[in-house]
Amino acid sequence: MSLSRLHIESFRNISSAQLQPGDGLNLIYGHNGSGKTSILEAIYFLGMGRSFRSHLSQRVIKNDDDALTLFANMESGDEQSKIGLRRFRSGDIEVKINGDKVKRLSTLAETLPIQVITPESFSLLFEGPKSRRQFIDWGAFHSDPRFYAAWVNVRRILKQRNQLLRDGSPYSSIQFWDKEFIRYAELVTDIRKQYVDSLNELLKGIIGEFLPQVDVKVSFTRGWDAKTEYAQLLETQYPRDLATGYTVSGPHKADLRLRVGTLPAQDALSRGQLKLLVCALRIAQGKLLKQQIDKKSIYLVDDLPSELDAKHRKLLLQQLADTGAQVFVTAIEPAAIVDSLITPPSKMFHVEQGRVTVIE
Ligand SMILES: Nc1ncnc2c1ncn2[C@@H]1O[C@H](COP(=O)(O)OP(=O)(O)OP(=O)(O)O)[C@@H](O)[C@H]1O
Repeated sequence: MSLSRLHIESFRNISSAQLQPGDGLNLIYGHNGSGKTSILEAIYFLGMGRSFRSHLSQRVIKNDDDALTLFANMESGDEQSKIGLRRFRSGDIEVKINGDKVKRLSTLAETLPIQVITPESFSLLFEGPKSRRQFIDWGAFHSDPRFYAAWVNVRRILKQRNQLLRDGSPYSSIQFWDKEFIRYAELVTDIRKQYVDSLNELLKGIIGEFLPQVDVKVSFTRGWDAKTEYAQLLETQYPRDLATGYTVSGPHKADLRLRVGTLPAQDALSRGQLKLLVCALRIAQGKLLKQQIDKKSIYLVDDLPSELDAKHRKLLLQQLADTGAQVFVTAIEPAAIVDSLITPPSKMFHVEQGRVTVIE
């Protein structure tokens, strides 16, 4: 999937911008605060229906405007499609794909798979397991059509189960929900595990390029002791669940463990190495998607040069080029990217006070 035309209106400091991106690497450069990240954020918003910078979507609507509008023409092989999104300050959102209204925002993600790498992407390694679960689930969602419904059901039943625990319900009434819960929990877990196994195959090669001296191990933890059947665990754990008022173990506690030797990766690696590790995870994910369902992701890399020396900038740009995907990178100085490329960027855009101009 690649964007052949992008229209952005009333998004952050951008009143209106039209871009015709190239198929390969698109370099977006400009001074601090010019609007570079906002362009990446707009593409992400189009693919996810939300921002990667703010939980409050109304914050991205340009000051005093009522709504933001995003529109793109997309190409995948010989297929062409159109995607349009309008988000109102009131909270309403309208999405159209090829002129048809779309109700579920997950349809956007299916249509436009996006990988984003920002200077804050470290949080994947530092924060709690939620962001790492989201990382696994992004891949599981795209790679197995059964995943989304199973995951929605796990969340739905878990909510009901926790309410029953808070109400002090006896195990017999909780057990009523557990049969269904266990079935979906095991399916979600199997898909996640299979996904991480496949990802690991690709990851080894990329990490080997980025961090040849470092022995990084990536493994999946399911959220409960792997030696115990989940049904049995729920039963034996009932008194504890009742005391805490929620289900202590389960797929909602799954995690991706990243270790260097005996240490967690975040304690063993430098900031630049951590950035490369996150990039390796994202690149592997995009490559796996291509292998599994023949879909190319779009890569958004904000402030690519930060934390990286010239050698690693070159390696990262080479790995991104190897994906064959459309890539958008931002930098303050274009030379920081251009000097690390073997071939010139497909397109270059200069941004100044929210205005975007293509550099011919
Ligand atoms: N809702 C909004 N309406 C208008 N302007 C906004 C809004 N939200 C943010 N801005 C402004 O948009 C500008 C562009 O921000 P952006 O983060 O895209 O810049 P950038 O070019 O990526 O900068 P840097 O290189 O410093 O990361 C900022 O000056 C910010 O103050």
